[in-house]
Amino acid sequence: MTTHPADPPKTSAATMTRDNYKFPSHRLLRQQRTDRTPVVLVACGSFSPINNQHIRMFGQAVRYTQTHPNANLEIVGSYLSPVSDKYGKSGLESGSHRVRMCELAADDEGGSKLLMVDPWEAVQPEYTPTAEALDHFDQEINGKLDGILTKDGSRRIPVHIMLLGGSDLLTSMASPGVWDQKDVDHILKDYGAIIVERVGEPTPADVLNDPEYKLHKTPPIKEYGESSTIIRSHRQQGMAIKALTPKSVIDYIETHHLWAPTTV
Ligand SMILES: Nc1ncnc2c1ncn2[C@@H]1O[C@H](COP(=O)(O)OP(=O)(O)OP(=O)(O)O)[C@@H](O)[C@H]1O
Ligand SMILES: NC(=O)c1ccc[n+]([C@@H]2O[C@H](COP(=O)(O)O)[C@@H](O)[C@H]2O)c1
Repeated sequence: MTTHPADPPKTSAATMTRDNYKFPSHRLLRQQRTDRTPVVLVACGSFSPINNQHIRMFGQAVRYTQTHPNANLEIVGSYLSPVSDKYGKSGLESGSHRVRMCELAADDEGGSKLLMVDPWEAVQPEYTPTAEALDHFDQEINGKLDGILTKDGSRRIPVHIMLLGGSDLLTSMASPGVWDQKDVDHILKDYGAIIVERVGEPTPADVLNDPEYKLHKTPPIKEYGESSTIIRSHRQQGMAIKALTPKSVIDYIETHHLWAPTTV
């Protein structure tokens, strides 16, 4: 039976504001395909712009769940959650551009996949710490949508919200002063994370070793020299950005002159 809900969104998430915000759920499975623990993956980040490695993180997480049956996880939905402009990181384009590029990349993946873009963080007037962003997903999926129907259709159960990120995220969690320890505990004990080893960024072994942390670690994605920093730098030098991000995103960047060299 079809486990997806019916209607694709009529408007782009990039046009949403706080006033007309609607949680995107068009690719969220409404019924489990297995008896494993249902999981929604949330990748929080700048995505300025989204690049191929960001998209591959989701594939790596799927492979992890398939090759580690003992983890007992079924991914029933995946989200990109671009951070608010107020995050203030250097090279951060406006939220509406970043959300739209994430959407183009998610659609490029093909409609049958589970990837969506939630503009909620991006439309907030202030920066939202990641723990609160995950609480938002929990409220939308387990509160408002009432979780997911089990495979046999007999009952609804809660979906586990899990953070998806690269190992630099753990390095930053282990660095004093960057994260509130309460938030790290809330994220890693109450939700959990799938962490993709990032080349050159070994997972800190001894700092985040609390046995209550629900951490799943995957091997690194093969490096092809793709990163958001490289895309921005190529643009600023007037170089082509072919193949670093989907073609639809490249076209968008060029049409909107994003990160183009400034002429004085
Ligand atoms: N090559 C990669 N391998 C694993 N994880 C990655 C890779 N590239 C990015 N990520 C992860 O993607 C998420 C979003 O990253 P974000 O856009 O915030 O920063 P970034 O990709 O490092 O970009 P920038 O170059 O702008 O610093 C983070 O969790 C980051 O760890
Ligand atoms: N205290 C926090 O909640 C906290 C701290 C640092 C980064 N983050 C998040 O990590 C993601 C990646 O950030 P960076 O690109 O700065 O590594 C962003 O979504 C950001 O919001 C959260």
